[in-house]
Amino acid sequence: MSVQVSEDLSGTSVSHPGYDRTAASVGIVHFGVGNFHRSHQAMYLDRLMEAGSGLDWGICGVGVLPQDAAMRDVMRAQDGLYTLVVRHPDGSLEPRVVGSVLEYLFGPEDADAVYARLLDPQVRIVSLTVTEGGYIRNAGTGEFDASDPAVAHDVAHLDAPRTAFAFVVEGLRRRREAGLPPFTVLSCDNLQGNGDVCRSTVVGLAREVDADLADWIASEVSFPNCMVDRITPATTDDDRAVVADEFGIEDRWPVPAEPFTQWIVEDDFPLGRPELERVDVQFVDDVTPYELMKLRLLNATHQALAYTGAPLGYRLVHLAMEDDRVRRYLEAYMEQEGAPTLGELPGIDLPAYMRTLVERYGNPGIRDTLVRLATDGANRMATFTLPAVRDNLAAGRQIRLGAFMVAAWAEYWRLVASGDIAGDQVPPDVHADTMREAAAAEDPAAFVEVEAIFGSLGRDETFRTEYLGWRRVVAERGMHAALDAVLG
Ligand SMILES: NC(=O)c1ccc[n+]([C@@H]2O[C@H](COP(=O)([O-])OP(=O)(O)OC[C@H]3O[C@@H](n4cnc5c(N)ncnc54)[C@H](O)[C@@H]3O)[C@@H](O)[C@H]2O)c1
Ligand SMILES: O=P(O)(O)OC[C@@H](O)[C@@H](O)[C@H](O)[C@H](O)CO
Repeated sequence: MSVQVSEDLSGTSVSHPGYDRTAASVGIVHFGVGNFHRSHQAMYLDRLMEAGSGLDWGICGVGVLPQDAAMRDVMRAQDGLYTLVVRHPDGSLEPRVVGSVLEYLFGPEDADAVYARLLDPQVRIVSLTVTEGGYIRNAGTGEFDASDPAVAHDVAHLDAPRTAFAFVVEGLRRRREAGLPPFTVLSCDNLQGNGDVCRSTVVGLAREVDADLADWIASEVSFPNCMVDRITPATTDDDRAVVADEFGIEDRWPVPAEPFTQWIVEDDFPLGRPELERVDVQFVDDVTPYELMKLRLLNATHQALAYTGAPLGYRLVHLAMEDDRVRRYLEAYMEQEGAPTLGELPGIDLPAYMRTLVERYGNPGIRDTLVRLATDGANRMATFTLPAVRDNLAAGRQIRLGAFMVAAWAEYWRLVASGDIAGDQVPPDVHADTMREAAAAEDPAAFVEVEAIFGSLGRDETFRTEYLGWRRVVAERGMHAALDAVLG
């Protein structure tokens, strides 16, 4: 027998909210309720509520993309409830029905309701997970891109915008007009200095609306940086079936995740914040070194996994990790080119951190896919890998392994262009047409000459020589032999 995730779960074996959800109220508006938000921030709030605190920090989720209609339907049908299934390396599963998402609003159909929430004095934090590519930036320079068509649209239609940032700008404007203090804006995306990037996008967009508003936001609104970490794959039909068959729960959109979870946040919340330190969130003055460590080791090697693994025919992360050459390449990249770009890391045992990453990727229960890691890869390479190559070049250090990663990425897109990587193995990428064309060009240099991604790096002679050399080795000898060669 199975029950809907929104029904009385007291007769089931599944852990579920023991707190009174009807007594909880919204304190956070979150843009981009995807799997990661549901395995991470919402999970921490749920834990806190279970621990007897934070009932006034419930979440109102907001979707702004047309495709978020799917999440709207599920969240409404399930009263915001969903099952988080932690998948352990030994194959055991740990389910928990999460109760911290109290409401879900869909921007494209009800912008007024979103603004009403943003004007609610009890809303003290607005958080976001809208992906690295969602920040309206030029990937090459990292600057706010006022020429993006979404900007012109939203400036002209603030009453019905398409981007989360226009909601934030206009929400702040309305609060200021109403004499209310501004909420704190908390980016939880994988970006170096995610709070700073978020501030630059919000202020940049506000400047297109009203310079005085932009100045007010720049001086009055807090944008803490944070480091977020939990590998959270996309949901499959198998996940739905497991939740129904093994736990008796009918859930249209459960979330799988690894056991590991980490959140380090700069403690700058003028209107207060939930007591998340009670549930192992770390609050620090400056998150930069920890964030850089995670992006340049974890996220960069996730890119490496996708581009070395897929050409070898792997689809799942843990299976690619069983390939000795792939694993050794990841380890070499972290030790020789990722770690040297990091500053002081008080309290961190870096070799142990890197070993843990290898163990986490090897978890056979998680079934993370290479295609998820390669999704939107142009924005990810520009965020996780290319900045480390630039730093290493500037410091006169080796760039062999980073240049190899770019060559593997080009090979990956060449295989997409030739149809050898096809169907559901082709990742969505806003730059897909450009990358496909550049990778298939007769001149291999065309790939690194995509200005919007590589900027001046594509013109650097040292980088070009390394990249072109590895591209030739991959083309002539194949990925396995190329990995042998780069590993020396
Ligand atoms: N999945 C992970 O392992 C993981 C771990 C750490 C951080 N993150 C961060 O979370 C982000 C989302 O990952 P996910 O796993 O939840 O993906 P997902 O595909 O499950 O959800 C993505 C969410 O972002 C929204 N979104 C995407 N582009 C947007 C845009 N331009 N404007 C507004 N909303 C937009 C989608 O509508 C959806 O709600 C990542 O890009 C990353 O920055 C993910
Ligand atoms: O989700 P992205 O775009 O930041 O990058 C893909 C993965 O590297 C990422 O999702 C990791 O799984 C995550 O950052 C682990 O915490």
